[in-house]
Amino acid sequence: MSRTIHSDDAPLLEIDNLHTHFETETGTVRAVDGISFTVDRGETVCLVGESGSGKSVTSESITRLFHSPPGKIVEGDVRFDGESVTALDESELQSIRGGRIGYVFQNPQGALNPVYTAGQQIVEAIDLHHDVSSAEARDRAIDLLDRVGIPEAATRVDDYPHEFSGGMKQRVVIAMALACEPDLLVADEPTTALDVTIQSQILDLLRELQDEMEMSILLVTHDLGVVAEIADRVVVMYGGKVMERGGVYDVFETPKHPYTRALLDCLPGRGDAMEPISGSPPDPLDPPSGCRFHPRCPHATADCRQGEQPPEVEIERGLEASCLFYQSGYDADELGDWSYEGAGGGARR
Ligand SMILES: Nc1ncnc2c1ncn2[C@@H]1O[C@H](COP(=O)(O)OP(=O)(O)OP(=O)(O)O)[C@@H](O)[C@H]1O
Ligand code: NI
Repeated sequence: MSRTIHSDDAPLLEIDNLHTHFETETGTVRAVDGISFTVDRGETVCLVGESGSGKSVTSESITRLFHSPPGKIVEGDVRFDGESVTALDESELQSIRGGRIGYVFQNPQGALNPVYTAGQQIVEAIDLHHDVSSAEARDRAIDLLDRVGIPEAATRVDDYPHEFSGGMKQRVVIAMALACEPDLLVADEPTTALDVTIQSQILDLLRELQDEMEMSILLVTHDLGVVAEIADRVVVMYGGKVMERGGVYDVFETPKHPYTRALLDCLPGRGDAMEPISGSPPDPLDPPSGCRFHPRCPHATADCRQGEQPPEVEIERGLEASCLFYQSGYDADELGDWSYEGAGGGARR
């Protein structure tokens, strides 16, 4: 199978100052409001943050999966393999979707057509992008079902979606997404609807297939346990902005932003809170000035309430945070000691 590999080391995916807004009757929803991050080849990046922080809209913005109107990328750029995709038209985007970029969503039901067998749907995904005979496509579909861990794949290939359990259905969806050998797999809460055992089986599976296929993964989740299990790097979102990003070890052991710390304190065995962060996320129609987290931040000062979200500062190599306390003229020591070393973050590497 041919695969274009860029000779340079540019990231596979570059999100650059992306703003995705929705025009609604009540006003402009600033779902994603100026975020930047990259995904390298073969790497797994997790987007985390509470509900409504803009994770799904970010992942949908890559190939503009949202309806437009009301959704629109009003500023910024998305580059895939060195090329801007923000300027592409719908038909060009369609050939990328389910081609070089595969998607898996929370609910496998929505991704499968009840009147076609698993095999027919995988074959269709293969046919869309590869010129193979129908016998070859069917063989490949069986092989994929086998690789995603469906027992007796050669018979199951002819089963309809309703004949699979929830966990098996999600495996079929993953097989469909992998059918085109994507360079990037975008998975939005792929295991949230499944029970814990199936969840970890599917995460293991993604990791194995990633190594095998040299694929990059952008995983959206609000589950920090999942992040610890699978991420190389983490992007922490809040109110349409990036609060912090860095390697999973660094973020879990020495979080820099008060929001990241508050999120981590909700994890069992960390901090004393173990309960949701008090207060509510910002209103995307009318976000607060200054740092978007300031109304809930125990360290917020008058300066944090003013102006714009502070620019991201690189605090350690590859670890950036958008918090005023790290800007020159401020003292990050006032935030206290945040080290979780030895706390058993459970991060993979
Ligand atoms: N089609 C739409 N029209 C209007 N607002 C929208 C639309 N889609 C998303 N939004 C808004 O954009 C914001 C970000 O939503 P998004 O779904 O990206 O959050 P999320 O971080 O994925 O949350 P969750 O963890 O609940 O999935 C929310 O305030 C949401 O209500
Ligand atoms: Ni979401």
